[in-house]
Amino acid sequence: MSKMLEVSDLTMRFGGLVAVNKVALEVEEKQIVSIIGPNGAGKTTVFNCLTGFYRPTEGVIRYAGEEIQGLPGHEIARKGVVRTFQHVRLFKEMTALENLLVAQHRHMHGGFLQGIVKTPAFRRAEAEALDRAAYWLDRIGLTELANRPATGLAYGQQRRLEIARCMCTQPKLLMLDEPAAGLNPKETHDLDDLIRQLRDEFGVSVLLIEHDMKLVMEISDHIYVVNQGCPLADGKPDEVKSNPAVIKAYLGEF
Ligand SMILES: Nc1ncnc2c1ncn2[C@@H]1O[C@H](COP(=O)(O)OP(=O)(O)OP(=O)(O)O)[C@@H](O)[C@H]1O
Repeated sequence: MSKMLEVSDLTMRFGGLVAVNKVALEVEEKQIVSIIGPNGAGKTTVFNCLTGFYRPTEGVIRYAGEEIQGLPGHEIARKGVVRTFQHVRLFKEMTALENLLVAQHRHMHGGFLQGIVKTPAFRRAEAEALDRAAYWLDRIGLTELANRPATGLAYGQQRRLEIARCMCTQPKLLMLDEPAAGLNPKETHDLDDLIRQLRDEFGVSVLLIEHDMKLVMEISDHIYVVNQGCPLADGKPDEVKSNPAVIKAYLGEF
């Protein structure tokens, strides 16, 4: 397996606060890797640095062999690194289908003129975008609700739609920020299945922030633990589970 993402010495300061302090992590192709840690540990800040929302204070982020730290978010997304957010961020008034189409428009290369003239290449790209949206609506069980505004979907459906929106852009690295938050046990089980399918069928690597330890321990190939911005431990689920420093930080949550 080759390295898709290599992060070293990642540091993010906000004034006097060191939110992320020399974090290192690696994701290989088709791996599911999790970042865990108590509230405020710096997990989302790591995601924000990796996806170009923040320019890290220090450190190197290498994706597919190329340094990407400090690049704007849209360029990083175009390279195949896409994410969901801790709180659902869909276009609420748009339908489920429209949310999937809009996501793809941002990735389509056709220019303004091509759009106005509707060249054959533009029409083809539009037809493909529609096919892809229909495919992903079906995959997440929302075909019947394609024309319902996102705001009218149940919470679990909105969560799935966010993942589908990412998949429509054909990512290589899918980053999910607390995807199981607010889901019931059945929905969490389905999410576990879906994430594995994305890896197995579409070859995506997955980087996950998650507080649901059952899901994390079941699904992860590798786990990184951060505490107060600093790396605390990393390893396979069994290694992390039995690490005394991790048990202490989590007060025996496993
Ligand atoms: N833009 C910002 N400006 C100032 N401080 C910030 C900013 N973003 C995050 N922080 C601080 O950085 C620290 C880490 O926050 P972060 O959201 O990354 O933690 P987290 O591990 O994702 O927490 P949770 O599990 O609760 O989501 C916190 O102390 C937070 O208040």
